[in-house]
Amino acid sequence: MMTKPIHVTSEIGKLKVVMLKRPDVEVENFTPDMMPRLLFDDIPYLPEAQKEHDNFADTLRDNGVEVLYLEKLSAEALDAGGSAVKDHFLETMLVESGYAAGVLHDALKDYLNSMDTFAMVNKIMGGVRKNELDFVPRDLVSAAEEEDYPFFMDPMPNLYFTRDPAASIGDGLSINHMTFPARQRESLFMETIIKYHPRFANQGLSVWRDRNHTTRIEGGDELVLSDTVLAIGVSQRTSANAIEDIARNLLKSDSGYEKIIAIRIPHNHAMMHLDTVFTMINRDQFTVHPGILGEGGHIDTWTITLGGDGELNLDHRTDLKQVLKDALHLDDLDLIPTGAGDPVIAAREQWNDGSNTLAIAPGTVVTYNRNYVSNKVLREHGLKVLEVLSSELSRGRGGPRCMSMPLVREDL
Ligand SMILES: NC(=O)NCCC[C@H](N)C(=O)O
Repeated sequence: MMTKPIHVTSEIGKLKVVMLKRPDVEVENFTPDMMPRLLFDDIPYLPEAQKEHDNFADTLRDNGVEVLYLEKLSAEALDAGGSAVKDHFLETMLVESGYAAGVLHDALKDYLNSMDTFAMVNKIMGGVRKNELDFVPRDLVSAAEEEDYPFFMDPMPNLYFTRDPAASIGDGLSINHMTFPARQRESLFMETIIKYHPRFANQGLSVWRDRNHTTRIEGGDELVLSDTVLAIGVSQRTSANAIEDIARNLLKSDSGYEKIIAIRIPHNHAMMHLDTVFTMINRDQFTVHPGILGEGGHIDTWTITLGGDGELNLDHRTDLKQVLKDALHLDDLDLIPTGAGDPVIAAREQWNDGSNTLAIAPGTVVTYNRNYVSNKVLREHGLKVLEVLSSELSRGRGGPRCMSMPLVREDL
């Protein structure tokens, strides 16, 4: 049987195809006061960020991975879809940017429509400044409240974290309703790609959960542990309610998934997703930030399965190591502490994504070079560690796993 264009049955199977977004003007097209709302802690130096990102992409290519780019796939999907699809996309993007109708809606639409598709996609991603349009809004809100605000449409600086707006699971994906307004428009690109890009459309891919929800889930919380088991973080970004919803869809369908381990992590900016504190890197090895484990290595987990009556069953346990060993049928498990478990080093390196490793094959991982203590520990535990440049990319608070959306991995 031909492999589907999305096929991911583990976190660690040899990575064949991945989707990235090369950082562009969106990562510098904002002012310091906009940073908290845009979920950034600093303003990256773009030429360096691009150099680092190209280094990341080259590292993947050098290891046999096909690299696709979100921005290119989006434009190709819109062109393949034709004018009605492009119009619908633009309308939805404008509505979700706050312009359902009116003169400003029309002016923005004309402006964006005057560009070729690739330029239009890049402009939407990069943000539209007020001074780009020959238009002075006359409504009271613009005049009295937003006079000094420089944008009609905000940039989307978090797009290079392609992991989050959607997640590959088996022969399908979840297209996510994200938590904060700064990121909610992002998943519209993936929805468009899946529906209209010739590589993905009509290929029998399943959408386990679409973006038309009010409950929230993000890909950084969705970990594919095997072809039958997922782990999903109950986090700042993913609600228990959304996990129950996707669990019902997966467990009741032909997805192959039988078990979902919900893991509750602290709800804060540094640990926004499960993959900022916990990743799978080999058949029996995981990274874990010691800060999430309580006394004796305990943490709340709920294993969700489908009962005979068609309802979800919950099994609450706190011994993470034993829960994982049971779910993955392992005799032993190596939980490798970020920063060698030192409280200062672990907290510092976790902040710069020391736990956020991307496995490209069992036991081979891509990490940020700045986390030199965690990298040394990984090597001491027998892993092959490919380090990538990280001064500027890390300012967005995400690492190699956050910056990549695997589309195809070899089965284990
Ligand atoms: N999977 C991840 O942990 N992604 C990192 C996302 C960082 C981004 N600045 C955010 O706050 O959403």
